[in-house]
Amino acid sequence: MSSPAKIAVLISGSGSNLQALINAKTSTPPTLPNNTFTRVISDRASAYGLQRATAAGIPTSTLGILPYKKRFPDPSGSPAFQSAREAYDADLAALVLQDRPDLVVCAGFMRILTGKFLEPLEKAGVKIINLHPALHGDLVGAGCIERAWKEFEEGKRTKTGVMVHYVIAAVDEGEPICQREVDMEGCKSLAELEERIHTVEHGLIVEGARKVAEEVRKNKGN
Ligand SMILES: Nc1nc2c(c(=O)[nH]1)N[C@@H](CN(C=O)c1ccc(C(=O)N[C@@H](CCC(=O)O)C(=O)O)cc1)CN2
Ligand SMILES: NCC(=O)N[C@@H]1O[C@H](COP(=O)([O-])[O-])[C@@H](O)[C@H]1O
Repeated sequence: MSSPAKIAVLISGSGSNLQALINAKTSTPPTLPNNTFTRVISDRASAYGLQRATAAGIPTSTLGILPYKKRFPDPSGSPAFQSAREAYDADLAALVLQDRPDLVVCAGFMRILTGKFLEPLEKAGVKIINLHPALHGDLVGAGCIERAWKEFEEGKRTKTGVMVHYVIAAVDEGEPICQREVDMEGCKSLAELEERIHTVEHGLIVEGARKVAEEVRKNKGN
């Protein structure tokens, strides 16, 4: 029996998708078996997801961006801006790697990751996946649910979706692992669309994490 996959989770907010992962591990039967959570890391100390992790006995850390912005004055677009972001990412990579995870799941982590994070993890053989509230090749970046809603109201779309994808430098363009369409027909408010999307997310994040964790365990076993 190969050893469990070790999973680190990055969050920024409520952590309902983190909770879905935790529930999947503890459900009967578990839908995310043979895995351990090494740490939950947030860029925001106020993230309720940190409390969810603590309640589940998972170690937590907070790494805020503010000290980095202070250390590198940040006239927008200056080389210093990239330095603040890159210095942050280098420290985030070290924090993640200290636990030697096999997989990192971005579960509502609201920072664009640079090569200073991606390269050390790739070198260490750590896979990174992300939950994104849009289909591959459709909307990218932050605020996709709101943008899909605006286009629905303008009659420009009747469908959106959710995907779990590999994280690469190009934001939300990494290869999809799994994705599901969300029909917007009949939605009467942004809140109703968010509810539909979150319901799909909570299942899809488990499906995506399970697929990659199984692959990781097979490779560990080899
Ligand atoms: N290099 C990559 N980094 C990240 C990816 C990715 O695919 N490649 N996925 C994101 C998650 N994400 C969408 O799924 C996302 C999150 C945040 C942003 C963004 O513009 N963030 C701003 C800050 C916003 C804020 O502070 O509220 C920023 O970083 O300047 C875009 C996409 C995780 N990272
Ligand atoms: N571009 C990334 C992005 O928009 N992610 C979104 O953040 C939310 C996190 O919710 P949670 O903190 O309750 O899991 C989720 O809706 C997720 O799709």
